Amino acid sequence: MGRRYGLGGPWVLRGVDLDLRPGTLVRVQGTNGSGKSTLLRLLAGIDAPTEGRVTGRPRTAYVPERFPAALPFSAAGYLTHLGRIQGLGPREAAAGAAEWLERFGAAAHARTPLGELSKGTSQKVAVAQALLAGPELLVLDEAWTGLDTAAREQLDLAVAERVTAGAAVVYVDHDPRRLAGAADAVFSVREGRLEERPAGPPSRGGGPPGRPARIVAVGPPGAPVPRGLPGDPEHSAGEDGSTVLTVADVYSDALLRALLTARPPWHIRQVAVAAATTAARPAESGTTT
Ligand SMILES: Nc1ncnc2c1ncn2[C@@H]1O[C@H](COP(=O)(O)OP(=O)(O)OP(=O)(O)O)[C@@H](O)[C@H]1O
Repeated sequence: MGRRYGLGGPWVLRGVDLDLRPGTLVRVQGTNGSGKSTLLRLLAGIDAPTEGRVTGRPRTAYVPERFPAALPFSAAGYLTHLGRIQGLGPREAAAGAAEWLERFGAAAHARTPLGELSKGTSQKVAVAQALLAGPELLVLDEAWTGLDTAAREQLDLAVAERVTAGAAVVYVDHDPRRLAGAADAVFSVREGRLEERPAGPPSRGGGPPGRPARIVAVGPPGAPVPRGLPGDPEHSAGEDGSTVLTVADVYSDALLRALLTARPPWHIRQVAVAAATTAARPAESGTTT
């Protein structure tokens, strides 16, 4: 497919052929103005290609780069409304709205009108609306921007949960470390074309190694730590039957994903990145809330 804006305008994308498979995490990268957002809008179905077509109709959710906050709703009211539009029942939609606001640390703003939310809280609402109905295709355009550390970690976790549940997740982020090592495929948009890059942990380029990540997880009763985990984490017994896993940060996303997708799955109790320790709500594998 291809896309250009206006009659006779330059092609922003041309000859793009991308197959998004269920249960995969796909990163899209490229320089400023290369066409990343254009591609994501086409995938999300909110823009149409100028030539070619997008096939398949998964239930899709999209977090745009800029969230239109000037709507006459409270945060919870807006999310409940969107949940209803996405096919949830009234109670399910209201419960989902409350749960995602809680997960992103925005429960205190449930009744705040959208127009009065801070930028960071608006972004939490933007992300929550996309996760609410358990989409089969989740498209995230710089969705982490503006979130605080705890909310960013929640979004990492939510992405892992969606992929585990069989969704395709496509994301763009300016930070090359975002979900590094967890992506199944990486594509660069360059001169209108899409080029596949090798996925996997990014090269550290001889720079300082990242601080280790510490993940507190609870396995099924009596289950040993699964073998062959990404990054070969060190592990020790934690409190209340938990296991504390320590791994180089480039592997933390892949490790989270491996734990969530283990059979039977492990539950993540806490993720600590660098020096900051943030409590994460226990996450269940395959949760589609
Ligand atoms: N609605 C539009 N009308 C006209 N031109 C557009 C429109 N949207 C994007 N473009 C142009 O298409 C090109 C690609 O833009 P796009 O926003 O997709 O790039 P990007 O890689 O996401 O950029 P950034 O990293 O700066 O967000 C740019 O030249 C941009 O000016």
